[in-house]
Parts: sequence; C-alpha cells; structure tokens
Amino acid sequence: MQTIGFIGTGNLASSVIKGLSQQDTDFRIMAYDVFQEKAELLAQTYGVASASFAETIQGSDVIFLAVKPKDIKGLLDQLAQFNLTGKLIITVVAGIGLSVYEQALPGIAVIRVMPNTSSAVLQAVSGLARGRCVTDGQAKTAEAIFAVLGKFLWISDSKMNALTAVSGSGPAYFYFLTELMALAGEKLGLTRDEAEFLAAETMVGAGKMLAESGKTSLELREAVTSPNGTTYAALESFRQAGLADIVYQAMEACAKRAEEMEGEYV
Ligand SMILES: NC(=O)C1=CN([C@@H]2O[C@H](COP(=O)(O)OP(=O)(O)OC[C@H]3O[C@@H](n4cnc5c(N)ncnc54)[C@H](OP(=O)(O)O)[C@@H]3O)[C@@H](O)[C@H]2O)C=CC1
Ligand SMILES: O=C(O)[C@@H]1CCC=N1
Repeated sequence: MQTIGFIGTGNLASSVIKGLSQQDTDFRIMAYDVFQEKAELLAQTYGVASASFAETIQGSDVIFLAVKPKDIKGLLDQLAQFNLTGKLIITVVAGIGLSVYEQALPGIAVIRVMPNTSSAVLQAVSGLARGRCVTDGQAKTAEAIFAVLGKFLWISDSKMNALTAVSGSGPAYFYFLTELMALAGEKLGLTRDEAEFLAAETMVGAGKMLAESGKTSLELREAVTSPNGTTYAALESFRQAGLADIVYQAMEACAKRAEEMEGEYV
C-alpha cells in the first residue's frame, strides 16, 4: 500500500480526497495544511489521517502539492530540506512548469497534473506531464490515482496551460453558463427556484447525454435544433453576438494568466 501525502487541503485537494475516499484503493492518505484545523476537519470527514508537515513528507511515497501558485516557491524551499529520494511529487499547481521543480529538487521525480474539481464525483479529466526522473512504476502510480478520479491523458508540459484553459478551469465556465441561463429564465418570467432547477437539471442531463449517447456535441446540438425553430433562434442570437470569439478570448486569457504565473511567483 502506498501513502499519498497532501500538502494544502483546499478546494482541489478536498475534491481529490473526497473522490479517492469513495473507492476501495491501494492508497493511504495523509494531509497537512498551514491551517491544520482545515486538514483535520477534512481528515475526519473522509476518514484519512492528518499529520505535521515533516510527518507527511517523510511518511509519503507520493507527495501531492495542492497549494496556490503564490505559495509554491516557499514550499519548494521547505521540501528541498528533506531527503526525497525515491518519492514521487505530484503537483497540481497551475502555471508552474516542470523545470521549476526539477531545478529546485534535482533528481526527484515530478509529475505535473491539471485535474479539475469533478474529482469529487469521480468525473474529472486530468492532464499529466511527466518529469525527467519519473520511473515507469511512478508513472503507473500516478495513472492509478487519476484513473480512480475519472479520465486522464498524458500531455507535454508545454501544452499544460492550454489544457488548463479547457479542462482545469472549464467547470467554472459551465457553472457560469448555468447561472446565466437561470438569470435569463427569471427575467423571462420564471421564479428563481424554477429557473435554477431547470437550468441545473438541463446541464446535468445534457452532460449525461455527452457521456452516454456516443454522439458528439455537434450531433447532440443538431438533434435539438429544428430548422427555423426556437433553438435555431437562440443559436443565431449567440452567433450574431460573437459567442465563438468571446469564448476564445476568455480561454486565451486563462492560458495567458497561467503563463504569467511562473514569472510572477517563482
Ligand atoms: N480549484 C480548482 O478547481 C483547481 C485548482 N488547481 C490548483 O490547485 C492548487 C490549489 O488550489 P485550491 O485548492 O483551489 O486552493 P485553496 O486556496 O483552496 O487551497 C490551498 C490550501 O493550501 C494551504 N497552503 C498554503 N501554503 C501552504 C503550505 N506551505 N503548506 C501547506 N498548506 C499550504 C492554503 O492555506 P491558506 O489559505 O491559509 O493560505 C489553503 O488551505 C492551485 O495551485 C491551483 O492552481 C488545479 C486544478 C483545479
Ligand atoms: O483558477 C485557478 O487558478 C485554478 C486552476 C485551474 C482551476 N482553478
């Protein structure tokens, strides 16, 4: 049995721990946070262990870094004081490239991962970028973790910011669209409760169709869109308002922000 030690127990680590704790895995989990009460609460909720920083580092085979980008430099300085030989570092920190870790922790195995918060319901999609010192066994360990949490793909480090713009931040775009649909429904005469219920259930059902129908998003969209019908009128309005450009610009801003972070925080 391998031990995964989480450093930082915020939104992302909570989603991952929640996901992992739902399944019968070969992993034992330890968690540390600067605000240790947060780690303790999480540990109690999901039946995992909370521990000090040193205990978590020394007792883990896989050290899972889940702090904000602004905190990674200080954390790497702390980690460099430990003997990490043979351990695997998994980092989910947005925007920080593998070379930063490999420079700070020479010879140590690092896998950079961009998961998403759907890990909590075992429906994440994660991108994994393999560092130079990772053994095949360590790569398999990472695959075992992210396969439990949903789907994953190996990708080059250089594509990680683009992947972040699609799938790391993507759930927020989806929730935002749900909020906007509910607001619009309310303006059109529904109550807030009716509009929120209808918008959320529509997204859940449409997502399930994407997952289970075997059809592409284009095919599914066409099946809803009658010629010159109601959906057609809405989609034409989206097109005329330049929605494709709006989405591109937002995702470009996301990837650009990820790129800036390394220079800003390391
Ligand atoms: N949220 C998401 O959807 C996703 C996030 N990520 C990445 O995951 C990372 C974490 O994000 P998120 O969980 O949202 O952030 P949170 O702020 O929710 O969690 C980070 C936690 O780490 C704590 N912390 C800070 N420094 C240390 C330290 N040195 N040792 C231990 N704990 C520390 C923070 O404490 P305090 O608040 O007191 O500073 C906080 O509790 C980020 O780098 C983000 O880019 C990746 C994919 C998706
Ligand atoms: O907003 C962020 O910076 C993090 C990274 C991907 C999702 N959330």
